[in-house]
Amino acid sequence: MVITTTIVGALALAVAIGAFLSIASRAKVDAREPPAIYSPIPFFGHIIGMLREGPLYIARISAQSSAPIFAMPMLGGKSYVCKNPQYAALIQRATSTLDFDGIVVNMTPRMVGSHAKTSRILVESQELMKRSHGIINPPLSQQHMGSIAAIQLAHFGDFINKIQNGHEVDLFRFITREVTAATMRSFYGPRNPFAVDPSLIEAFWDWEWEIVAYMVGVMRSVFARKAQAGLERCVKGFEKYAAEDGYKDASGLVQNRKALHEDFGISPHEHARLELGLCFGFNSNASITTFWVLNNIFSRPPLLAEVRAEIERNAIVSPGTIAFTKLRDNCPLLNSIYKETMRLAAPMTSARMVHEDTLIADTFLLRKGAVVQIAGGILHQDATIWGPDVSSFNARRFEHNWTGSKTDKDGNVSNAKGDQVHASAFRGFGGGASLCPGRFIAQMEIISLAAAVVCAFDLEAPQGKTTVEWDPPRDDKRFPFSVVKPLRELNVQLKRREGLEDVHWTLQA
Ligand code: HEM
Repeated sequence: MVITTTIVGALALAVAIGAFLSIASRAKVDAREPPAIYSPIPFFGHIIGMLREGPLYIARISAQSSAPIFAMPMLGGKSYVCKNPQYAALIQRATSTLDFDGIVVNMTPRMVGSHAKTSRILVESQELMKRSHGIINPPLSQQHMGSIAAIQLAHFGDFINKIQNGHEVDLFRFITREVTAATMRSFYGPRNPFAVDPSLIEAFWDWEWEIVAYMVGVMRSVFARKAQAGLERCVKGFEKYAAEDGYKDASGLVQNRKALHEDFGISPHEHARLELGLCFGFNSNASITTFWVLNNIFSRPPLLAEVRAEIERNAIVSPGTIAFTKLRDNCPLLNSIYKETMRLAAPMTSARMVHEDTLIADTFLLRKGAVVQIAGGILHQDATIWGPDVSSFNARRFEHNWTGSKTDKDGNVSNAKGDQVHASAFRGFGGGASLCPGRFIAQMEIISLAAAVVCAFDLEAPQGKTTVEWDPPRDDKRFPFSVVKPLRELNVQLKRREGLEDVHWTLQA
């Protein structure tokens, strides 16, 4: 039951599930409600804006209000948008009346095409969701992720060692597919469906690519044809996996979740569908982020040299062996690049259903029935939070503080306490009840794979080209259900570094 909601993803979906949002209050506006930004076109104006401009629309109209929370009336109801970290923290804390699980159980069935009966079980059983968190979250924690990390890192080591010198690839496809294969191996074991039939990795990404169109659910065979075909192939793969007892070798998390679904009467076929929801959370965001981290490092040769020196100094524990814990604890520049990459590529939005009228900071009244969203796309681009270079990549922005530092007018980052950015401004992993439980695993896989590529290879222009075309344009206008994707291929030649051609690389957990 994994979902990375985004402001526009959630709202676009509202078009199709009108009832879900149109239950929102038709009551009179209370003076304490956040100020509304109206579209000149009633009911559908904001929806049309979002369909045309994607998340950029909300960022653009948000400039019309200086309030920390504003309302967007639409479809006869309204959605509140929070663009201030202090208020975001308060919204996150109001868990008794602002509900995240309700969003998850409404959207997950749409993601994976569940039967109505399954949707009902998910929506009606709060106990299932509670137990589900208890099954999923603990094994992903820093203390307990050791066995997953060991398998994942061994997979990455084999991957790095098998790459032929001079191999030419589209870096996006190459990295995302490897992270998917490694993650599936770690959680679902050696007989996981994507290992038994590797073409399912492409099927998974076909689904992932068109997931919002699939969720909207209107004429899927036309508007989400590839997604539908990809999803159905993966579901069959999971059914076969279950029939052949593949679960025997799966992680405890995966086995316990299957048992939980059985307890609640979810059929094997429907469970196979729900597996895809989990795979989405496990695979998509981390793999796309790894791609952008590599792009951001290799496109800046001086930075590449610095990162290499940092890893060689602090994380190579014996020839060819890179230790993840040393990368995590002793390589502040690499970690800063990872967070800064997420600030730019993962402007996630956390959504909550308002179950009861809720007064935030004794100031803003959120009305029952509405949706409130903490807008990562606005918060990550606010110069008053991050500094004047907010729209550029600054490799050192997170070097002193894990929550980030506000830069000065020249883009410098200091370790002064006063420059520390509010913890709720960084939305890459959501926050509060929807804080991503996989963030420790994400850090492990992203910085480790990136470090191995950085240490082992130079990324050069493919044959017949003189330069690598770094920084592909981003798919900013699409509803970003996951980390933003590049709009074109990034073709490179992987050349083993001079003098290190014969090194056997090991990634240690
Ligand atoms: C850079 C990588 C990642 C990013 C940007 C990311 C982002 C997020 C966000 C924003 C949420 C909250 C969803 C919401 O508010 O709607 C979330 C939830 C979740 N993530 Fe991640 N995630 C990443 C990696 C991972 C990994 C590697 C795993 C597991 C191995 C994972 C597992 C989950 C799960 C299980 C949830 C659902 C939590 C729930 O339903 O309560 N994530 N993630």
